[in-house]
Amino acid sequence: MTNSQIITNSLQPMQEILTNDRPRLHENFSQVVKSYYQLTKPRIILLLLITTSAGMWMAAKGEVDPLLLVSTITGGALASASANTINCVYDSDIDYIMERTRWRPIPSGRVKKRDALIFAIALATISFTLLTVVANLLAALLAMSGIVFYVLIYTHWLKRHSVQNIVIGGAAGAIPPLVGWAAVTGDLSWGAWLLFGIIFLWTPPHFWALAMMIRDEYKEVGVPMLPVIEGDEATARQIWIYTLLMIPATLLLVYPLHLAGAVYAGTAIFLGAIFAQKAWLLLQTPEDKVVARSLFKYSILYLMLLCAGIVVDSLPVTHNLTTAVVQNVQTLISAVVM
Ligand code: HEM
Ligand SMILES: CC(C)=CCC/C(C)=C/CC/C(C)=C/COP(=O)(O)OP(=O)(O)O
Repeated sequence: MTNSQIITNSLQPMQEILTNDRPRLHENFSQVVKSYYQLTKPRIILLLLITTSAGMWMAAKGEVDPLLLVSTITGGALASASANTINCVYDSDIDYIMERTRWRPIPSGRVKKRDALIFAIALATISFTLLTVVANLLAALLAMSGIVFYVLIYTHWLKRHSVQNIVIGGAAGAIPPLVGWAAVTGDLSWGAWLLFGIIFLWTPPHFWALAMMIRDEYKEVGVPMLPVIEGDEATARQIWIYTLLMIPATLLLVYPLHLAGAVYAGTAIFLGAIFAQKAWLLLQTPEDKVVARSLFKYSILYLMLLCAGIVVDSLPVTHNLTTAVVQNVQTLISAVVM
């Protein structure tokens, strides 16, 4: 190698730093932001917020203060993000082994556990402050109880030790509509608890359908999910039972609570019938992973659309429209009968 070649080679890293420094810094920063964003499991948060909004709309009978809505959703998102981040810290050992979760920021070495924990504490603190100041203390305490329940009861205590882990632990995921309801009214009534109950009953079919698809991964890391311990047939049976409990529960909002009307009732019956059909198919073919996947995916769409039904039904314009339709039908019937 000539002297000039040696000089050129030794200069190369420096030239790279000089020419690439800015784009690289930018790239690294956006990578870091992306990693912290992934820690929060954002797609799950979106559905949690949809259920929070449904709680708010129903509690406010369709007339929600926009500032309260935005603040509660932000506070709820920060609390859920905190809970999910702590879950990622706690579960990083098994996440490292499972194929589905290996790419997550902690097992893949992109974020240190200590930094993730500081991030989660900051999120929870901001959430509590925001909800206390803009909504009320009850909403803030409920959001914090969601974090504590999900982290201590589900992630720490039940997930690795009980076959009923997600049935009891699922209560954490049912708290967001309570947060929404409390933010609007300052207390919790039957309607709020029924929304809680609907999501509580929805969680086992939602999760066990997924667990049937990835049973072997849970088995590998020793997590006692129902399909691992009792097999596909028993799991499909349990899914069917929870589905049969969930569908009538959704209708209790219409009767006897009278908190929702015809638009919601129609939506709940239509969506529930498809849910039941998919759960029935799984009961007939418990080993079929395509059927399990279809039920898992549909469970997400189901909850989204059911909440949309609650929101649309609670709007004053919907109420006026259905009242007008009912009156017209009554007039028509009496005209025909006379
Ligand atoms: C204990 C209760 C629950 C358990 C154990 C559970 C478990 C899971 C798991 C393991 C996944 C796959 C996630 C992934 O691969 O990253 C998932 C996906 C999902 N879960 Fe749940 N879940 C629960 C409750 C809920 C609740 C209450 C909601 C919202 C109301 C929810 C919404 C979602 C959504 C939207 C997805 C799809 C995420 C995506 O597309 O990546 N889950 N759930
Ligand atoms: C009000 C409030 C803040 C409530 C918290 C609600 C909350 C964060 C629910 C999350 C439910 C969920 C995605 C569980 C999966 O955990 P997993 O550990 O079984 O999933 P994984 O195997 O994908 O890590």
